[in-house]
Amino acid sequence: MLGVLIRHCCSLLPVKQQTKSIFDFKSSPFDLSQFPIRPNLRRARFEFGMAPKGSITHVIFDMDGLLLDTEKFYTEVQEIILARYNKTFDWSLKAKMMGKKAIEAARVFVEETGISDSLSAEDFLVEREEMLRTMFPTSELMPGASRLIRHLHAKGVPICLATGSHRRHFELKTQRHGELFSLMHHVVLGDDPEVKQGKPSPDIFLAAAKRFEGSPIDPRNILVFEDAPSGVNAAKNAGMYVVMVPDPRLDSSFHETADQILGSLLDFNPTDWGLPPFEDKQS
Ligand SMILES: O=P(O)(O)OC[C@@H](O)CO
Ligand SMILES: [Mg+2]
Repeated sequence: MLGVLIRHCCSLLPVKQQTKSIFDFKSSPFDLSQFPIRPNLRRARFEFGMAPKGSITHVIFDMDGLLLDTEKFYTEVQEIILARYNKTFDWSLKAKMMGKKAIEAARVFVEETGISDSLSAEDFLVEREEMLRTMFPTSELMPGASRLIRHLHAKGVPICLATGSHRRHFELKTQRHGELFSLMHHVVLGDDPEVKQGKPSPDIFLAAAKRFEGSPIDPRNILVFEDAPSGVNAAKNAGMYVVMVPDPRLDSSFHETADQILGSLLDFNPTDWGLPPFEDKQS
């Protein structure tokens, strides 16, 4: 009820204050994902010069589905398991699972598909582990991932990784990309003791921000790159800006909360956010 009342009061505020009030809530106990930023408000941030021109000083990258093409492995394994129950896996369920910590995503999977009486979340994780362990070492980079990481690192922009993946999966997925991921100032993983709750809780992004040199960093100086609705909401709940690079099969209704939507990291223009421009002329 209180959330509805606040949302109603917000809608009465002029756009400028609305944006401010949403960021003022960043330290509130409210889950900001209840306050989807309306398109006109997001546009307002760009139209009234409220976009963070020159104010982005640090970047946090999500990993699965954003830097690495790994979400397809989860989908494939989940389809195989569901087929045994004559059920199909679809993107509306995928949208609820992606980006979350393993056990949280597993609970969504068994409950939403109605198989929790035959397969517990824990047993689902055990069953999918064997299949994922053979797939993860073949993980490829998403288009534009290497170029953007190397560019920001070369320009001295502090960058780090914040992924729901646990350490054992992180190591399997990145084993062919060790040199690139070594450019990250630090890595926060899903099984980090400081990450009490997975995305959309802000925990992982707040922990990642804290580990940059010179912290605390104002979250409004931090740009997050994400592919998942849970990750986008986690970034907004942390008071940060977020660029979403969604899978084209994800329903566009999940695009509303992000500050910018891109088809690929190749489409990212650093100067949109006050970051150093690319030197190459990427086709
Ligand atoms: O946070 P990311 O890197 O997307 O990892 C999530 C992973 O658990 C798969 O959805
Ligand atoms: Mg992701």
